[in-house]
Amino acid sequence: MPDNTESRTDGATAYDVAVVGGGSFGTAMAKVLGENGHRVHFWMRDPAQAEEIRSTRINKRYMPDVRLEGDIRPGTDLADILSKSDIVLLAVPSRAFRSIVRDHKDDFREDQIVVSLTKGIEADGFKLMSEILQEEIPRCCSGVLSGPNLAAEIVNRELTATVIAAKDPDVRHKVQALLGCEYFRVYANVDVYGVELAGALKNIYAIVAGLGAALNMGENARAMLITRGLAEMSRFAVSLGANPMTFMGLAGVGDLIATCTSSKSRNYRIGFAIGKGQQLEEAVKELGQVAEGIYTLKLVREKSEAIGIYMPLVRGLYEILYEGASINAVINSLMMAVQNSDVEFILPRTISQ
Ligand SMILES: NC(=O)C1=CN([C@@H]2O[C@H](COP(=O)(O)OP(=O)(O)OC[C@H]3O[C@@H](n4cnc5c(N)ncnc54)[C@H](OP(=O)(O)O)[C@@H]3O)[C@@H](O)[C@H]2O)C=CC1
Ligand SMILES: O=C(CO)COP(=O)(O)O
Repeated sequence: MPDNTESRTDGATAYDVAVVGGGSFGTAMAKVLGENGHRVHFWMRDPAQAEEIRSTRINKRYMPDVRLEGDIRPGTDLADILSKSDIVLLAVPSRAFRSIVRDHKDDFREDQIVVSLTKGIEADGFKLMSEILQEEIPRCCSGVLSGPNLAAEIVNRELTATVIAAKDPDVRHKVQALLGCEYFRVYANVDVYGVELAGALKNIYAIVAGLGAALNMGENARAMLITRGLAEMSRFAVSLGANPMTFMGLAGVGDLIATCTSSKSRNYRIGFAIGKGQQLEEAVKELGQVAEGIYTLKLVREKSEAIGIYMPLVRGLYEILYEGASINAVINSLMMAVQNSDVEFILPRTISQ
């Protein structure tokens, strides 16, 4: 990475950082970086939005109550932004991820650090964002950032922790130094696949939790759902090569708790709306932001059936969202299923589905 960095007044290094994606999470990360003294090249596709942020310091559509402090430079010329940046954070929905990277693959610099913040899966081939980066820009050093990171809290400087997962220790250390501050802690992991898959999978269970909340289910039910969700997502991820211990960390159980207990999660809100009788399409339209779980659900259901992994919550939610099954019928069938092992890494499940 060429060294065109400077020192901040506190002696730490100030980097040129690209934040790609002008939605909720891109804004939250741009704010942290700006407050940390970095030069932030904030890319969005809408010139009117970029101009508005430049003149008001506010991203009115996604974070209307939040003022962006520091050296934050909104723009729409991605090639120019990438050419100036030491580190690139990609915060766009999974459905747009590959096309953005591919369209600019020649603009990424040799040895640039490129980190995905996206919590989704590509439909074609069940690819994670780190795999897309590997395919499209293998010359860059990649990583993924995931964890209990509700954007609405980070922008208010509420205490938060996240995980940088990368094979390369230099990527882990640089991202820790880049983002870490008095309200944002960055832990490290090397299980890139596990951290990334955990971030995508938990969105499914956040929808289920929102649905349960809409039905006024109690705390016992919520704890059952979160814990069985964890069992189910780790069973699936481990069968694909993730480390089960990753699910004990912030990117696993941490993110699952945050999104399954908070109406600040868009996935939870979609579940809540469905539980109150709204149609999926209507709920998505009203939300006006991305809820990755509704797409991830389809892919995980298909994949789990193809590889024979038992995922009753995924199956049940799919039936409700996409096959018109009644919520009560699905809950009843889940409750009447075979009573099985609690922690299957200790006591293997009885194979009876
Ligand atoms: N919000 C959060 O709390 C967190 C989100 N994430 C993850 O970050 C990713 C982004 O989410 P988030 O910022 O919240 O989403 P939002 O819905 O808030 O914003 C989406 C952003 O992506 C842009 N976008 C959508 N499609 C395209 C496209 N085809 N080309 C270019 N830009 C596009 C939108 O632009 P436009 O406005 O012009 O449509 C908007 O700037 C998701 O995978 C999410 O799971 C991860 C952790 C926390
Ligand atoms: O991933 C998130 C928090 O960690 C954000 O969740 P939602 O996309 O459901 O808002």
